[in-house]
Amino acid sequence: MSNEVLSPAEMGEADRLAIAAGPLDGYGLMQRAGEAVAGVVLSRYPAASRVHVLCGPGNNGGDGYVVARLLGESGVDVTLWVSGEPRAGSDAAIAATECSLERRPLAAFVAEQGSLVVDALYGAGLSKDLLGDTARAVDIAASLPVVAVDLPSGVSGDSGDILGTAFRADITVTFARKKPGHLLLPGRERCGEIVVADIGIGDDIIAQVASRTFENKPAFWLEELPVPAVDAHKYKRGHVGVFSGGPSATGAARLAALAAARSGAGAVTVLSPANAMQVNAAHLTSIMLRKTGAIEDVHEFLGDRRSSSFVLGPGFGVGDKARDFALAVLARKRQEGGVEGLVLDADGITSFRNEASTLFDAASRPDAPALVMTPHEGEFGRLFPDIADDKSLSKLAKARAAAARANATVIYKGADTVIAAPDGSAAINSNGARWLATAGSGDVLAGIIAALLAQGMRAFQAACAAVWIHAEAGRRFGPGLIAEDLPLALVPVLRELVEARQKAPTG
Ligand SMILES: NC(=O)C1=CN([C@@H]2O[C@H](COP(=O)(O)OP(=O)(O)OC[C@H]3O[C@@H](n4cnc5c(N)ncnc54)[C@H](O)[C@@H]3O)[C@@H](O)[C@H]2O)[C@@H](O)CC1
Ligand SMILES: Nc1ncnc2c1ncn2[C@@H]1O[C@H](COP(=O)(O)OP(=O)(O)O)[C@@H](O)[C@H]1O
Ligand SMILES: [K+]
Repeated sequence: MSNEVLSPAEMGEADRLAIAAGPLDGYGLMQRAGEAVAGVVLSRYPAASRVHVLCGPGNNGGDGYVVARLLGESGVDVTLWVSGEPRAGSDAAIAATECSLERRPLAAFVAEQGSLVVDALYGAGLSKDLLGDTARAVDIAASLPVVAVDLPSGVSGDSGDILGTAFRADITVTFARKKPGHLLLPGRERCGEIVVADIGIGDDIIAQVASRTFENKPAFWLEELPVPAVDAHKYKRGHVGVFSGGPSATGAARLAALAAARSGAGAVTVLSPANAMQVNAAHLTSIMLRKTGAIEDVHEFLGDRRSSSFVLGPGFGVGDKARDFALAVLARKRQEGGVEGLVLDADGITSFRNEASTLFDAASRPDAPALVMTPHEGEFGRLFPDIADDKSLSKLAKARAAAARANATVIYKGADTVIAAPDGSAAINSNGARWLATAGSGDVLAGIIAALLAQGMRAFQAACAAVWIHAEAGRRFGPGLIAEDLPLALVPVLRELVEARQKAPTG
């Protein structure tokens, strides 16, 4: 699999392992990195009148010296601007020696329209804010095309945060695998197109590093995507129960229910308080409806209908009732009651803000149904206030810490949704679209997750698949999207995935 994401520290480890395994040494890797960047510059900007290469003091700068030399040898008019000296004896120092171009101080950097900037100031080793000459260079480069080496200088490879200021690249050429900073916001916005270049660090080396972070792509979960068997019947395809709010807040549950049905659940039941039965009944056709006003109704439904997963939260209201219902579902055994999982969203999450440990304990029972929580930033802060406030943690690290504490799969939503499992695995989603920022879009996501859980997908894989499918549907639909459109917009995405799944050799 090539969708592993490596932290800068893991990339450093891959570097060391690759050098130890040979045949390339550190300078050999740097040479390959520089060749990759020079190749991108030559193929993408054949008409650039001049290329300004900005080199920092570390290995990122070392890559820059290789780029400058290779472009110069190809007949490109190159100007080299330097900030800091490479450490004596380092690979970067060798690269600097081999580059015979005149060096100018970055403090004097000027660039004319029609030229291109190669940013090789800082990459994985960025350790403090960009200031002074470097910050000034960012301003000058703002009106020119920029190719960044590894990362746009100023973007943290770990978190995607911007340290002081950062270059805005048109193309970022990184090496071996993406880093979290390429996928998490705001870094992702600064990278432009990302080219991942092979510099000779093989898949075997990456496997040894054993990163637990992935870019969320279908290859990661396609094998588990449910396709009904020839002899399927509706209950074999899983039964999803969606708890509805009161009479003036029923739409969210119906959106989740419809999405669950479109996502392959064989049967879906909206579980409604008595006073909302009429309004729910008026809007439901293939989806079933059952009066579920009190906890006894929940127990009765759990006992006789064998629902395989539940959604609780959308439009439900905050309070005791949400907690009691959620805990009743989590108290079932996964095997005997057949409850695979609970998707806790929106009000369901907020309801546990002062009793988080009760929820986490219930989810930690060995045979409890899987708990999948889908907080946006506000909801995340209510359930995990200390983690949310910890400025030293990236969004990735926050989602991971929350999942471990809650013993749940946590989908930390947003434009850069992170999905984290209690075992430390995490995926960063990258196919989202701004059109998804519309009321009710999260309710649809909850329904998709529940459907995949009900069909037997494991929780982390179901969560990753649902996030990708939801984002893809929104991206393809584009402008004008409202949440009501999303369930139907899932259909072409699901069709392609099912076809790919059936073609896959492992499927
Ligand atoms: N790890 C690998 O496998 C490979 C890494 N390569 C390159 O090596 C880079 C990492 O090299 P380094 O670890 O030397 O790190 P960098 O070159 O990113 O920066 C390290 C140096 O910059 C200084 N520095 C950091 N932030 C600063 C700031 N804001 N202002 C002023 N000085 C600052 C540090 O004190 C240190 O001297 C990667 O980004 C990549 O470009 C490539 O050569 C290919 C192979
Ligand atoms: N700018 C954006 N880009 C990509 N996805 C987004 C963006 N804004 C929101 N989303 C996605 O849309 C959904 C919104 O969910 P949520 O915040 O719960 O809204 P609601 O409660 O109205 O349904 C989430 O899946 C989120 O990741
Ligand atoms: K850089």
